[in-house]
Amino acid sequence: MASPIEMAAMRRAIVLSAFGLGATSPNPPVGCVILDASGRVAGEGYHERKGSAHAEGNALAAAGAAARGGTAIVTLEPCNHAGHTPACRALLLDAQVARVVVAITDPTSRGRGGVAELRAAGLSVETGVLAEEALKVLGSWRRSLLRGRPTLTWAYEVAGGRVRGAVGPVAAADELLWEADAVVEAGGRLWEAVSDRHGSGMMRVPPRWDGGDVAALVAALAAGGVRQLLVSGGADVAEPFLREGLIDEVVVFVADTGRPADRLVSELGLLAGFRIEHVGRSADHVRVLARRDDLREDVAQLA
Ligand SMILES: Nc1nc(O)c(N)c(N[C@@H]2O[C@H](COP(=O)(O)O)[C@@H](O)[C@H]2O)n1
Repeated sequence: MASPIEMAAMRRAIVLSAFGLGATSPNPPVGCVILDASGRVAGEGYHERKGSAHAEGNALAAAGAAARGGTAIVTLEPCNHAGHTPACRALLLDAQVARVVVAITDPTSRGRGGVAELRAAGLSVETGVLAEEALKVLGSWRRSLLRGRPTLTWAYEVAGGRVRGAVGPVAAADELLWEADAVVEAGGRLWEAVSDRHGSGMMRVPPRWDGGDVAALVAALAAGGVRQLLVSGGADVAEPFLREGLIDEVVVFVADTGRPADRLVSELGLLAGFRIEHVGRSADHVRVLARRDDLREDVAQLA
């Protein structure tokens, strides 16, 4: 069982991993903390973007010799393949860590996977540690791989009976760009959410969508590396995606117009089939985050 020190380090790794949100796709945002043999933090790191070092590589480089006999705490199963970077499984063995604590296993791991290899090499390995919390960061990536399509978030503003795209007019909505890979908005304009954030050539996004076959569009975006797509627009933009059951979550910015609450609630009828996960307040808006009812993960499958 993971110790309180290991759990605290896992939470630290989860927070670190979020620095990679909106930048690592098609790769996952992963965080790693190395504890030395006495349980002190010796190094930490996260995956910044595809083509650069994995989280484990960065954390081990920071820890140096202090990793020997220590514990690697990592939000995703160490990889078992040499790709753009050496296999994390090999890096951990070379560094002579004694134990590896993992939040979520990798549904795409190669061969028998990093966890099985590390166990076979004699390391103590524990999985499923704070998996639900790690999923707050890795969820879009994991879901996208399992379903073969990006997670779609529809962001809109409700103001005075009008519904319009939130990216641009609502400053708080622009923050969503930092967790997204690409955006589609009114007129079919498509763009990388934050220009060049994924590195040159990593995000292949067609410049326009003609309003036609949404399934084909979503498949093209998945093939181009998009794991999280922001749909910003009124019902006209979202309607084709809603019709195909492709919208996974909505972020609604309800403008504070001083109008009666019952009017606002009727405008939120667009949320049917979604369940509210979070409601918050900013200076000019109430912000509602809602997810499709069927989007809950089976936690038992994460370990
Ligand atoms: N454990 C782990 N830590 C990271 O920091 C990672 N980025 C991954 N990614 C896994 O490896 C695949 C990407 O490999 P390349 O970087 O393209 O060689 C990715 O699909 C994950 O399975 N894992």
